[in-house]
Amino acid sequence: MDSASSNPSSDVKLVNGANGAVLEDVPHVTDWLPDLPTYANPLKHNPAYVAVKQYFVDEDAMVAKDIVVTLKTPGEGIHFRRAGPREQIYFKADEVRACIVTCGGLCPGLNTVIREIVCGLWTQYGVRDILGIEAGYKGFYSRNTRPLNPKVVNDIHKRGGTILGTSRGGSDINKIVSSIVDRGINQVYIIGGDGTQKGVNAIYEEIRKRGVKVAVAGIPKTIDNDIAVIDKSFGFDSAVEEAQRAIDAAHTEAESAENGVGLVKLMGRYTGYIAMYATLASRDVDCCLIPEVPFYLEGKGGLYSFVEKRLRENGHLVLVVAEGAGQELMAQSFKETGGLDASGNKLLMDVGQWLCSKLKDHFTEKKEIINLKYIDPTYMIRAIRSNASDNVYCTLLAHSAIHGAMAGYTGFTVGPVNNRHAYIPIHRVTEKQRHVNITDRMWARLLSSTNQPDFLKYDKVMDAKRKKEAASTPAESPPASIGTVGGEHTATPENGIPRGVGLSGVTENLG
Ligand SMILES: Nc1ncnc2c1ncn2[C@@H]1O[C@H](COP(=O)(O)OP(=O)(O)OP(=O)(O)O)[C@@H](O)[C@H]1O
Ligand SMILES: O=P(O)(O)OC[C@H]1O[C@](O)(CO)[C@@H](O)[C@@H]1O
Ligand SMILES: [Mg+2]
Repeated sequence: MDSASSNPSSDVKLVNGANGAVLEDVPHVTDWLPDLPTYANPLKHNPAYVAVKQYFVDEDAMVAKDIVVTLKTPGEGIHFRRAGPREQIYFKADEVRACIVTCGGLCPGLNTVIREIVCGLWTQYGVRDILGIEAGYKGFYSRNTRPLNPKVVNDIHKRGGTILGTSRGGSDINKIVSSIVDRGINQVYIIGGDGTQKGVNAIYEEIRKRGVKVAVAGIPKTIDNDIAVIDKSFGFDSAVEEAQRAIDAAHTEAESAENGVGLVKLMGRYTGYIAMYATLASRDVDCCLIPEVPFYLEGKGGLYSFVEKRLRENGHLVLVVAEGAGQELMAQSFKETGGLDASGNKLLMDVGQWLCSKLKDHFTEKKEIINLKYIDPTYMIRAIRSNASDNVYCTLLAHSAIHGAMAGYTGFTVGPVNNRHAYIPIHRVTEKQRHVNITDRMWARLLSSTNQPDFLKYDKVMDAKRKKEAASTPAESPPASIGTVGGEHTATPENGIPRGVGLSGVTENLG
């Protein structure tokens, strides 16, 4: 690294290295407390780690954000600080009072992350004062803390959910930081999704403003896999595996009935990752509907004609729908939208139930019989315990987080970037949600495996439908949410995703 510069407009810490490499660094407690003493990392004498070659991470080791390069531009671009233990640390074991909190929805692996933070702090750094904050952010100021030690957390990784409880809403940053300071907590481990990570940033900023020595680490969690930059969120694999059971059941039911239709609704508020991966893994799915690809029912290329064709050809079919799909279409039918949850997330209308009744009505009108079985395993896929690979992943996340906090890094989120764990500036994971990129190879693989319609004529079809409706009803301005005139997007659709986001959204790392 030859020069350091900070970007005052965005507070992003940028360090310029050789060959156009840029380190996008995370904050450190010495940014506002420059004279803090350092200590030798006790791992140096830990019998389990002493034999590990190059166990300590070099101070200037970085992880490239993009690893596909050209001969002309190797090494250029954004990098993040590599996660892992540092030779020098900024906390002595007996000085640390750590706390752990889980926020947002459930996800397989939450208990594993809690367990491994506790056991990692205890066995690797000798920390003995670890507190659990109950019921999410609001627990900082509405509940007593719970002491945690390896005995208490010993077998919690075998259970779904979170032993600490979780919640949405109630993140009063001033009250949270006052509670942290009043309780003498100096390491805060926060596990949660995009909303939670925004809270991590706000807590870090308030702590910095108050000038206290507290490290705040975010561990990204979401069943939807919608967190940008990181390769994949923990629990996602477990959820996809569980979803297979629902798809298998839908397939068995559909196959065994005359004109059998199995419909499975899976989680995915703004993104269809679970639906896409479950479909690709299963190979029994005929059509997968996701929020990134608005679909339509009637006419050529629509869902009805596809279902009719598949029933004619195969006698049965399986549909998978992500819960955030079709929200715009439903809003047009119902002329209303859902409300908001306590965190301000949009409450979705039930696309599964709606599709069921639409399909039944359509075939009744055609005087044809279908045998439709609807399976909604929504909460079942996220309430399970994590599988083996997620357990290992959760352990690495927890360890990366504690190494970072012990080394004095703060206001960061941790996660694998191109298969190497890194300390990622929080704005990177909160400014953009990750979406299925529908011009990427993965979606093409799905289309080629299901041979489903691509629904690319959505705008044209909906425009024609609106014109037809307008001609048959007295003049009335269309609802703002509909949002397209002559193919141009004029407002945000009801699913909250700018239409076509999959075309230019966060790109896949998945080849
Ligand atoms: N901008 C923000 N600033 C501070 N806190 C926030 C912000 N957005 C959300 N939060 C808080 O973060 C917590 C979790 O948020 P949310 O319910 O959106 O879940 P999440 O972390 O996004 O996880 P998931 O969506 O995967 O369930 C809530 O307590 C919420 O109040
Ligand atoms: O019903 P809850 O717990 O608020 O959460 C539902 C939402 O949470 C998620 O599982 C994300 O955590 C979404 O897939 C889903 O829409
Ligand atoms: Mg969220």
